[in-house]
This record gives sequence, structure tokens and C-alpha cells, in this order.
Amino acid sequence: MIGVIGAGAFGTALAVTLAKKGHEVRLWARNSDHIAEMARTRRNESRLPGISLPETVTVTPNSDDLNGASVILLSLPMQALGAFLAAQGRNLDSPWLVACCKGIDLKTLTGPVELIRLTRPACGAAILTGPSFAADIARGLPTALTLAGGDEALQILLSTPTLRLYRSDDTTGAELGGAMKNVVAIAAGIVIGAGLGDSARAALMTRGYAEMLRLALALGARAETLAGLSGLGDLVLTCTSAQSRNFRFGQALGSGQGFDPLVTVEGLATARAVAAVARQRQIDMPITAMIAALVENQITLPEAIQALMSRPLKQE
Ligand SMILES: NC(=O)c1ccc[n+]([C@@H]2O[C@H](COP(=O)([O-])OP(=O)(O)OC[C@H]3O[C@@H](n4cnc5c(N)ncnc54)[C@H](O)[C@@H]3O)[C@@H](O)[C@H]2O)c1
Ligand SMILES: O=P(O)(O)OC[C@H](O)CO
Repeated sequence: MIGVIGAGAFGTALAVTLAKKGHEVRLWARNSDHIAEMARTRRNESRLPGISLPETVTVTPNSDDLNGASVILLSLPMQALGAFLAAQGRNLDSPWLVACCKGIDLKTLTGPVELIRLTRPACGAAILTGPSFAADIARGLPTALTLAGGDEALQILLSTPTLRLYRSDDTTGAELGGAMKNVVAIAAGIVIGAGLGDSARAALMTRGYAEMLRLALALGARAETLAGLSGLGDLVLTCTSAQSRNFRFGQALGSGQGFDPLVTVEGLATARAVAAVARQRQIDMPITAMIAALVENQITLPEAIQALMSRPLKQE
């Protein structure tokens, strides 16, 4: 049996694809009305419209029902993970806990794998991350992700005919790539929303990647991880697709429109967390710093654009 914590878009998509492969899946959700609705309709229409839940997916409000799972996938928003793990006591008994969220925890300034290690030292800790929209996974479109921290058996267990997992032992690089690409995607959305053009977006993505790499190397990650699916791959997807919530948030900001505050936009908190880490380490991350300042209303959009364009000229 495979357990999934979080019946959002991504948790549900993973539950669907793993159930279609033949696994029994138990999907934990917190809201009783939502659970009843999913049980009645066999769909998660509010988060993953148009996708039916296979019979072998059971939705439960009780995390004890996941005990004994071969692996538990943690698919909560990043800022909810620490409190969730702390509240679980000795529950979540499984050889592997796999983070499926992207971001840096604002409270501890660590990624999800470190949060798992700190709270569940007896479990194996891994992260599943890379370029994928939940809807694409659920529809069975071809997708490739990075599984960092897991072993070969876990890689085989979680791979499906349409979801191809590449294994890595660089959990730091995988966490940081997935976290920081969301911040750059907000910036790319702003560029497009403000009408600054595709050339400016390409420049932004390239310089964004340079600062992602700078921080990741300083924190002990490997450059090839950042160049892989969990870094560059996800950066490209998220900065160029209107399916991305981070990109759409930036687009709305850039064009002066509102954005539904209930939509999960991981890059907002992560911008603040990454900017704090960069300050601690004295690492230059101008794009992240601008997004963090914008999010905290310390700077206006025209000021942010002007500040980025007037930085001292330097070598690439
Ligand atoms: N949606 C995607 O395409 C996608 C793809 C890859 C990775 N991810 C990552 O997956 C993670 C989850 O995103 P999502 O798209 O599933 O989000 P979502 O907004 O669709 O769902 C979030 C779920 O978490 C639950 N939740 C929120 N706060 C909670 C709390 N404090 N305690 C318990 N449950 C809580 C919500 O009820 C909801 O069911 C994010 O880190 C995201 O970056 C998403
Ligand atoms: O909708 P977003 O911006 O959270 O992006 C979803 C995934 O992270 C893309 O890989």
C-alpha cells in the first residue's frame, strides 16, 4: 500500500497514476466535506477537475490508516509540512517519507527533506520533484521527475509507464532547484504581464538560473543536479507555461490584476526564505531579493524593474 498525505492537485494526481499502475493507495485529506464529496463523486473536482479516482484509491481523514505503507508521499504545501509532521506524534510509520512539495520552510529556513529528517529520524527521507503539472500526470501524459534520496527499489515502486523517475543522491540540489524555480517563475510572469517581452523573459530565466546555481553550490549541491530535471527542467516549464500558478501570479502582478489568495503559490514564501538564506550567506541574488521585496511591499514594480536594469555592468 502507498500512502499520500494531501488531497490537493498533486497528491491526487500521484494517487491516480500509482493506483492505475496497480497499487492500493490511501489518500489522506483534512477536510471532512471534501472527503465526503470525493467519496460520493469519485473525483476531486475542486483540485483536479475531470479526473476519476480509481477504485483502489481510498480517501481517509485518519492518518493512522496510512501506517504500514511501503512509502508515504507528503504532498502538502511547503509551509504546512513542518506543523503537520510535528502534530503527527509517532504516526506516519513507513520506511520512506517522500516530500512532494517545493519550497523552503520560512520558520527553519530548511527544505522538506531536512524537516523529515529532523522529525522522523527513523524513516528514509527523499524528495520527488521536477517538471510536471498535476493535470498532466493524472491524464497519463509522459512525465519525468527526479527522486532524490531514495533507493532503486523506491524508484521502481514509484515509477509508472507514464511517470519516469531518475534517481539522485543530491537531496540539497533537488530541493533547492524545485524551490527557487518558483521564485524565478513569479519574476518571469511579471515580465510577461508587464509587457516587457519574450527577450526579457529569456534574460530573466538565464540570470535567475545563475543565481539559483550560486546559492545551491554554496549550500553543497552539485551543479549537474541544478542542470537536471529538478532545476533547469522545472525552471523552463514553470517560466513558460500559463498552467503554472507561480507564473500566473506574476503575470497578474505585472499587469496590475488581482489573484485569488486561496491558490497555492509556493514562490511567495520561498522568495522570503531564500532571500534570508542568501543574506545570511552573503550571496548575491538580485532577482530573488526583488521578488521578496515586492512580496513584502517594500518596493513597487517599476522600482524593481529599474533596480534590476541599473545594476553595475559585469562579466557573465
Ligand atoms: N499542482 C501541481 O501541478 C504540482 C506539481 C508538482 C509539485 N507540486 C507541489 O505540490 C505541493 C502541493 O501543491 P498542490 O498543487 O497539490 O496544492 P493544492 O493547492 O492543490 O492543494 C493543497 C492541499 O493541501 C491541503 N492543505 C493546505 N494546508 C494544509 C495544512 N496546514 N494541513 C493539512 N493540509 C493542508 C489543502 O487542503 C489541499 O488539499 C506544492 O509544494 C507544489 O509545489 C504541485
Ligand atoms: O503551478 P506551479 O507554479 O506550482 O507549478 C507546478 C509544478 O511545480 C511545475 O513543475
